[in-house]
Amino acid sequence: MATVNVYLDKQEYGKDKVRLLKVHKDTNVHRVDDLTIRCLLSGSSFTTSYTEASNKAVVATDSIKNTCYVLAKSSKVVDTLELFAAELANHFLDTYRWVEGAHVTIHRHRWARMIIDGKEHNHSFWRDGDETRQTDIFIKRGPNCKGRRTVELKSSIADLLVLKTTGSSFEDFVRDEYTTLPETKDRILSTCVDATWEFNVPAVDSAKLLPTLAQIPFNTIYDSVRDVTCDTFAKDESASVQATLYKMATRSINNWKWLERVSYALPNKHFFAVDLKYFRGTKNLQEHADVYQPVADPSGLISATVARSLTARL
Ligand SMILES: O=c1[nH]c(=O)c2[nH]c(=O)[nH]c2[nH]1
Repeated sequence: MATVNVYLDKQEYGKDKVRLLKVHKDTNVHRVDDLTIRCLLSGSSFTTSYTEASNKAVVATDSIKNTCYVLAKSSKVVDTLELFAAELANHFLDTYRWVEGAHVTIHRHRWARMIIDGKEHNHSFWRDGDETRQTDIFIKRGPNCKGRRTVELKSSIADLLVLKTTGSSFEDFVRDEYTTLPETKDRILSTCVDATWEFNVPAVDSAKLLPTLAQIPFNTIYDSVRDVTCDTFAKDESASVQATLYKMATRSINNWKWLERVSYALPNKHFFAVDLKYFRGTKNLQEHADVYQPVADPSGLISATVARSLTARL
């Protein structure tokens, strides 16, 4: 049989699911950052590790894991996910001159402070839900100027589960021989929010990268996107998930000049009013509904990205 010609099209490698808890003990009111980190390295020097079984250029994934802990110890910015991710990624580019790209993803898991005897406790926490904050940074060495860095940076909220009991309708959609869904002026709206916002970061020299990023108020932007998401969800007289999504994304782009694009993926988690007419003619549909069946699957899925248009660029 003739041998087919192939080439190594893409590659990146590193450590995934590095678990790390940083406790900030600068005062006796401790703070915690509970992180799961992925660090992936890429570059043409790694080609031979795949094609010729040569490990000469390979930084062991075990060393990559260790680097996460060493930098977490010295870093002053672990509590700003984006800056810690940038510090890690830039470290690999600065340390190993043959690394061309460093891709770091960090998830932060929730720990809310316990309220004990009516007061926030100094060092005890509880897990108040599945929601995570995430960031994803890909830093590349400039092609002609090796000290130059280009940055793709985005941050996210994942798994923020929300529900409202009124203020949502769905009418005037296509009706044909496949349609059974009645129009409704008042329904339950529930979704598990995945929101992602992409930053506009200029290419800079390696030494200027962290100071440049430090000018962006990442934590405030995160709080703001989360607030806008919840505020819009609660207050919008929603005509559809699509229309509410668009309002959420547009508000955040308007609020923050650093944001280039805002995306949402919103499952429409259905709650159907149970038809109780079989039980002594009990009315529970449309305006009478107050007993619902949550439906785990299937759900709708509405996703869209809203981008800053070039004419509106600052
Ligand atoms: O907000 C909605 N958008 C849809 O596209 C859709 N389709 C559907 O069955 N219910 C809904 N709800």
